[in-house]
Amino acid sequence: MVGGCDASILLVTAAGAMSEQTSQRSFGMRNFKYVATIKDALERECPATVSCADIVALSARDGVALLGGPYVPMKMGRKDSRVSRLEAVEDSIPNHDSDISLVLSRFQSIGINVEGTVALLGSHSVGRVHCVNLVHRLYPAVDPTLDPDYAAYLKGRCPSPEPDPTAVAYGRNDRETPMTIDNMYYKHLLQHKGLLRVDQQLASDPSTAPFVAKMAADNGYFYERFADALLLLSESNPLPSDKGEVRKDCRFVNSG
Ligand code: HEM
Ligand SMILES: [Ca+2]
Repeated sequence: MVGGCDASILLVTAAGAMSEQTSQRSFGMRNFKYVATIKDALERECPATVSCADIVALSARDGVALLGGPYVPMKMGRKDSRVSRLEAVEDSIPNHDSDISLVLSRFQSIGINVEGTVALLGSHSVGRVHCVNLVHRLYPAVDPTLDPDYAAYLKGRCPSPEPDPTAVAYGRNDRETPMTIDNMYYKHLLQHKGLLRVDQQLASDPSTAPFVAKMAADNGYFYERFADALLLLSESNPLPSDKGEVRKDCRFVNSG
């Protein structure tokens, strides 16, 4: 989403340039180590050919399929960026408590419409949220749009209003089907069990609520819209060859 599908998120801070990874909005991103495993295997087999951006896109494709979601055929041939900038994250990526209008306009700017944006957020049907991104909905008072029983569960997971950011305290995005990409997310939104403020607003905003209702009622329809939008995201603003490269190590730009 930052700049395009160019693996800028994989670069680490180098030569004093703070990378996207250091943004508060990147908090909780994990398992970058698997990218290195994949890249090492590719470099052994077929050196300097498959970009880190393609690894990210194809990992998303296969991750979604392994989690029971649709198989989204994706093109290859993306190039990797030569920069990663902390400041660019806040210009492109909404925060967990952003207004839905901001979320929609950010996705609109990369060609993803309201329906597609509602579908993409269905990926919050898997994975976890760390307490630092949650506690403002629980303390000092519970957000009135949150189901009280669900709030009690979340307070059990996140008992402190000021969680230690280095401790791995988190709640599951979806307690019922945590390892399946499915329309449970939308059913939960209708029950006021949306985890983040951005999630819950989808069910109340008049421009998104009808899509939430349709996706909650029809998993096949959700998969179709999700597949279309993920494909658009994967093809967002690819770098022309003279602006990008195929990194040898996904954490660093090539030298020379
Ligand atoms: C409005 C835009 C979005 C916002 C504000 C947002 C925010 C967040 C936040 C705050 C977390 C929790 C991070 C943590 O505490 O560890 C999260 C997790 C997650 N998000 Fe999003 N997200 C957005 C859109 C998306 C999209 C478009 C996708 C994929 C297509 C996505 C996929 C995920 C996944 C899979 C997780 C779980 C990660 C894990 O288990 O480590 N999100 N998101
Ligand atoms: Ca699920």
